[in-house]
Amino acid sequence: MLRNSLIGSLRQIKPILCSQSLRSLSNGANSGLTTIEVDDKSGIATLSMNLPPVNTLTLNLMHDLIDSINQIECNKSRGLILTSSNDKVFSAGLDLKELYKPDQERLKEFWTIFQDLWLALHLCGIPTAAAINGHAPAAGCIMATACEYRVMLPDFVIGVHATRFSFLVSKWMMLSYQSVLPRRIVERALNQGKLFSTQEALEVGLIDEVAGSKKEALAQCAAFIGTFDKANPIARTLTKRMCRDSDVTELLRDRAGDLRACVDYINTPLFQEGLSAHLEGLKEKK
Ligand SMILES: CCCCCCC/C=C/C(=O)SCCNC(=O)CCNC(=O)[C@H](O)C(C)(C)COP(=O)(O)OP(=O)(O)OC[C@H]1O[C@@H](n2cnc3c(N)ncnc32)[C@H](O)[C@@H]1OP(=O)(O)O
Repeated sequence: MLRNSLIGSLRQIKPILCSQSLRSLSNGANSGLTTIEVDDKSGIATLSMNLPPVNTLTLNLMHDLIDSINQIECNKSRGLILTSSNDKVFSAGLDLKELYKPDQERLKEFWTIFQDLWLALHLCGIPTAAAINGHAPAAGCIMATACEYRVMLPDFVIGVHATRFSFLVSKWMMLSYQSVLPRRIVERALNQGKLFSTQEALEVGLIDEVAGSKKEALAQCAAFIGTFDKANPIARTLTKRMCRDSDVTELLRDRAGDLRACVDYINTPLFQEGLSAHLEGLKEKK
C-alpha cells in the first residue's frame, strides 16, 4: 500500500526521459545551464549548475536541473553529486527578480517549477550528495538539504534567511530543513534568518563534512555514495522514499493550495516592500 502510493507519487513528477538511452548524457533539450559528467570508473554523475554570476534559480535553470536529475536517474548512474561551476557561489537561491512586482501567470509557473525541483531532488531514487563549493543561501540551502549528504568548503554561508526579506516559508520547505536539523534549531534559525558559516553549519549538523577543496568535496561525496554499495538499489530507493514520505506528502496533498498561498503572499505589500529593500541592499553592497 505504502509502496504503491510512493511509486504513484513519483509518477506524478517523472513523466519523461526514461525511454531514452542516456549513457552519454547530453543536455540537448535544455538550455545548457547545467552540465553532467559521469565518472566512468565509479558510475557517479556530477551535476553542475552553471548560470553566472551566482546560479540564481531562474525558470530555465530550474527546468534544466529537473531535466538533468531525470537523465541521471534514468541512466542508472550510481549516484548524483550536485555542485556549482562557480567557485564562490553554490546557488544564490530563487531569482528574486521573478518575485518582485511579478507577472501573475509567470509567477505561478515559477513557483510550480520550484515545487517540481524540490520533489525531483527529494525523491531522486539514487544516492544524492551536495558538494557545496560556495555560498548557499535560501533555496540554495534547500536544494542541499534535499540531498542525502552535504560536504562544504570553508568560509562560505548556508541557511535560510527568508525572514530578513519578509519571506514566509511553506511548511514543506520547513520540513526539508527539519529533516536535517533538530526542530528547536530550525525554529530559532528560521526566525533569526540565520546564515551559518561553514564551521557553524558543521557544528549544528546542517552539513556532514568540510573539505579543503572542490576536488576533495567531490571525493568525499563519492565516498558517501559508495557506502550504499551493499544495499539492493530497489530496496534502497523504496526505503529512502518511505523515510521521506511524510515530508513529500505535505506538498503533494495540496500543491495547488501551496501555490495559491505563496502567490497571494508574494503579492502582499509586506513581502514586496521587504523584497524591495533586500534588492536595494544587494545593489548597495557594491
Ligand atoms: C526551510 C525554508 C526554506 C525557505 C526557502 C524559501 C524560499 C526561497 C527563497 C529564495 O531563495 S529567495 C533568494 C534569496 N537569496 C538571497 O537573498 C541571496 C542574495 N545574494 C547574495 O547574498 C549574494 O549575491 C551572494 C549569493 C552571497 C553572492 O555574493 P557576490 O558578492 O558573489 O555576488 P553579488 O555581487 O552579490 O551578486 C551578483 C549579481 O547577482 C544578483 N543576485 C544575487 N542574488 C540574487 C538573487 N537571489 N536573485 C536575483 N539576483 C541576484 C546581484 O544583485 C548582482 O546583480 P548585479 O548588481 O551584478 O546586477
